[in-house]
Amino acid sequence: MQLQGISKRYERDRPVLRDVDLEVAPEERLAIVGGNGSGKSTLLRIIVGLSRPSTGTVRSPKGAIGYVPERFPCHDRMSAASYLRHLGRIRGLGSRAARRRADELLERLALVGGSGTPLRQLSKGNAQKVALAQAMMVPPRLLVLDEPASGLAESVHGVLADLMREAASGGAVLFTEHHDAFVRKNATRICRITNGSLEPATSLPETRHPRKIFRVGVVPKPREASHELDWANMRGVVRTRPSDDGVEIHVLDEHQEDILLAALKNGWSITTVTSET
Ligand SMILES: Nc1ncnc2c1ncn2[C@@H]1O[C@H](COP(=O)(O)OP(=O)(O)OP(=O)(O)O)[C@@H](O)[C@H]1O
Repeated sequence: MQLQGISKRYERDRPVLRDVDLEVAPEERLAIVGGNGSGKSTLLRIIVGLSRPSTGTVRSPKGAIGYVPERFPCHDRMSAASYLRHLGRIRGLGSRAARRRADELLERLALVGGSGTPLRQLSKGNAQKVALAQAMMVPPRLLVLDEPASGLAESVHGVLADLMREAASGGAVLFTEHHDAFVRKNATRICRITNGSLEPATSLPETRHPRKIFRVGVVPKPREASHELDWANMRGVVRTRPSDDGVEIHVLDEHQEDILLAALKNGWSITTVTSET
């Protein structure tokens, strides 16, 4: 897929895109990032042919283009499964192959309510799953996804990532996403739109993951506890508090095991281990 000199201006507004050149190579998973209203969806719509650029040319790959829009219009009474089967037939699958593929995709994506649910009754996340499934009914040469992770529960992000990898193994994937961690994990290249221009992005701001802390309760075994331990100064210990007959130790996840081992080696019993975060 190749873009050359793409600009887009809506009516008399200032241009949303200015002179954008882009080439997406086979097997790439390219993320387009940028602030709200920076022109990401506009660029994607131009690539899939839903919007006409004001200037410039688009060279699309031969073969199917799968497109997952930011909002999937889902007003039909038809069930998710019938819709996908129908679409599979339109895209050239036989009826048995279309049924098999639709069932497989809906099962992997865990459509809540089942594949017989009418499209118009689907929640935003479930509609997003059907949108993904329709784009993957036949292997796309180019899969274009507009914020695919944003409406989906985190538990489905792994399936989404698998589908993107599958599409990239026989074509290329281009996606936008505000979810930085998802981009970092799933993009092989990142470009950013700033003031209408598309530039390579060398990095995304690191998201700070809150560190997981565990509370470990320990009590000395009568006659066995060899000596008092200086729990507060052990690695990873955030704080300690005396408990009824022992100590409650707040420790970072990665040092939890050291604390448990120290307790067991020195004749202390572990009474509780609970997650604090
Ligand atoms: N059909 C349209 N007619 C007029 N202006 C439009 C149209 N579609 C988009 N725009 C404008 O173009 C600009 C870019 O919109 P676009 O949806 O491409 O941004 P985006 O980067 O995808 O934003 P977001 O991250 O918020 O989804 C915005 O100022 C938007 O208001």
